Amino acid sequence: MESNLTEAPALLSQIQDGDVRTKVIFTYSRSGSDPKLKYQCVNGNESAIDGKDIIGVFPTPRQRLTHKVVFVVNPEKQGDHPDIKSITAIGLPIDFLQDYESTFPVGIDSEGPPHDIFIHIIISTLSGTGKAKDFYNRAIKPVLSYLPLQENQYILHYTQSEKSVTELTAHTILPRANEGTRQRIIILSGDGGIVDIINSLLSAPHRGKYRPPELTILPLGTGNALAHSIGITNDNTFGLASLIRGHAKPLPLFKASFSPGARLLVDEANSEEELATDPDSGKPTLYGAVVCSWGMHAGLVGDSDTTEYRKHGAERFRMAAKEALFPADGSAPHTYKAKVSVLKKDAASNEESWAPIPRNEHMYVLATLVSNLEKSFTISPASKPLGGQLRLVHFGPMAGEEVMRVMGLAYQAGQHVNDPAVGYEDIEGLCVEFEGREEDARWRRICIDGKIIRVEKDGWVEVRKEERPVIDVVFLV
Ligand SMILES: Nc1ncnc2c1ncn2[C@@H]1O[C@H](COP(=O)(O)OP(=O)(O)OP(=O)(O)O)[C@@H](O)[C@H]1O
Repeated sequence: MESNLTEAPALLSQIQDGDVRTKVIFTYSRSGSDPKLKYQCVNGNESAIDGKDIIGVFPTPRQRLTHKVVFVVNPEKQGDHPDIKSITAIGLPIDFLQDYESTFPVGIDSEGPPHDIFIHIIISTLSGTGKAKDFYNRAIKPVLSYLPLQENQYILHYTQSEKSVTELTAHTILPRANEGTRQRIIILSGDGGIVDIINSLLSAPHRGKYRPPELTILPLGTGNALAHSIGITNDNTFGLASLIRGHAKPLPLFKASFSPGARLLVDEANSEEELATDPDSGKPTLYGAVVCSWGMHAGLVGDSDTTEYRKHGAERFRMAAKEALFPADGSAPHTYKAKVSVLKKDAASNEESWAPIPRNEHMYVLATLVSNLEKSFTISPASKPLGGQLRLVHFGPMAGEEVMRVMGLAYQAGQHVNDPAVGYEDIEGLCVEFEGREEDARWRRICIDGKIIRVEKDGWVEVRKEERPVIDVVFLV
């Protein structure tokens, strides 16, 4: 349906692009997958702005019916950040305003105070290939300038160590959340920065007034699994549309409990650290929002977490996979040995029970809450954004070529789950018990959202969904 509903008479509708003002007639169609704002000049010339390029529409203070439309130009030519432009428009269609107007939580009058909200911007300087700081200066700062938000109304944090995000969250964000204060965190990082925030928010008990902070993700990491899975990268705005127009919804989490000797590997696996202990169970615990894996996936994430590999961006995962699947000595890939059990819920009775996977040797065991581990790597095609269902993808030992074929199908919209060699099921929990079956610690590595935990010879990991509300994530509904 086409509409040119404006509060202003159509003849008063105008576009101002730079110094040039033109009378136009706007039309906007919501239907179809490709909405566009079209505007036609009196001489009949028509232009359009593609919905996928629009970052947001901002009211202009004290000028009735006047808005700034901020959008990305030349999306096909983008490098590390978008080329951003704005035009001033008078008399935009109401449907268009409803779809694209900023929802960013600050006052709409530049002279008024912002809503009672703390805004933190976290720039994770070493995430991905180290582009977060540049992205902030070239993309985020210019876009925030369209909001009635002074620079002193948000706090900018640059990470200085791998502990920066955890410490900021524990010392500043968690105490305010416990006081019931509304907070918005804008993080420029990959999944690692997010998992640090989540674990830090769960590092101390929550008070009754606890208010989950709202998290906006700008995907500046390598895999960016969560951002891709909730649709933040579905348009041409690099996540800026979600920043300006997103809504906050609870982020589903899982809890991984470990045997007492489990250790977090840090500093390219040259050092190890104890995990936080869950106050109720006394067990070492790590929370995640993306993935818990053991076997090939955990191995390649762990092997490729070095400065040298990181220079290659997401390609590092494929490089490490090739080395694992085709060892230099010509041997077959490792077959992973442990008892793997899944927790299932009976649909009729709602009762839960554990059942072992009938296989002693494994290649790939991966439980996930999300659909994509990279933009085009769809590990769990049935997973919906923030759907909350934990799903298991698993298969047994195979030749390197066969693993490449199956994993290649994941790049074709997740078709691997239809392959007879692959198990794919809804689960409530996962348990991996080593029972002394793996001598070499290398094969006892578990991956939680990119972090690597090494479990002892007779150790184990158990994953269950975490039901407490901890953090909301901002995305385009
Ligand atoms: N200034 C810094 N000094 C040391 N470590 C840092 C610094 N800034 C960030 N880090 C660490 O770098 C890591 C970056 O992880 P992050 O997940 O954000 O990016 P990634 O691993 O490239 O992406 P993904 O997890 O999405 O694949 C985190 O462990 C973080 O603590």
